[in-house]
Amino acid sequence: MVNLTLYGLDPSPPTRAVKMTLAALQLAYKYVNVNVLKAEQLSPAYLQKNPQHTVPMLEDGPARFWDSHAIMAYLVRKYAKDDALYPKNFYKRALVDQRLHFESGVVFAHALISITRMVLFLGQTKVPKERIQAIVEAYDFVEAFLNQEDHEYIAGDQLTIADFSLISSISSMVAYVEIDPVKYPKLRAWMRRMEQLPVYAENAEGARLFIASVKKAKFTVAE
Ligand SMILES: N[C@@H](CCC(=O)N[C@@H](CS)C(=O)NCC(=O)O)C(=O)O
Repeated sequence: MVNLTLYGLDPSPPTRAVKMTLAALQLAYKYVNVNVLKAEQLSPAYLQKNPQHTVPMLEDGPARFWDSHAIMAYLVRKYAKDDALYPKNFYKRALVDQRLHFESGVVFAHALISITRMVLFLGQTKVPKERIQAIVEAYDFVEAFLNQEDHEYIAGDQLTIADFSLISSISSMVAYVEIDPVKYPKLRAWMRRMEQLPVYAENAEGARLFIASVKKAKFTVAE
């Protein structure tokens, strides 16, 4: 019997990436809200489970681990009927892995969470221009990836967990920098394609909440 518990928060992009994966695999799970904006991830009980105090975190029976990328790959390997979302083919998987590491290190860590920490967590009213440039650079990279071989999805011609990962952060980053359809036609088309998927419902509301919080915060970009 499947016994999954996901710890997360809907505005959190990596939580949404995992929720899209769970929906795609049609897996039932218990959802435990951990409000990182109220520092609930720093409670002794949560720290004991996850000393890195991040969401999302997954429990599968006695197994427990965190990081959205590790969670998505695990869920597909363990529960999917086929390998479509995380291909076994060495080259296809290498492309998916590259995109996942790119999301983790470049898009989320360098661009999205850096500015979000300033704006939402620390309440800073001035944000250095470099933080905006990091977002623009992330958009540039994704446009280039999609353009390289005219792929429909982020790691080739089939939908994978790399799409769930990147759409969760990019649909949140639009809170800071809107996507110019003339400069980023492939990126825009890919986002529209993702929005058409039934599993996108797992991303839509959380992204809306995230964008609303950023819009409410008053900050300016320092030149
Ligand atoms: N690379 C991680 C990032 C996880 C992460 O930083 N999550 C944020 C919320 S979006 C968090 O838990 N922040 C609270 C903290 O670090 O204390 C993943 O993909 O799961």
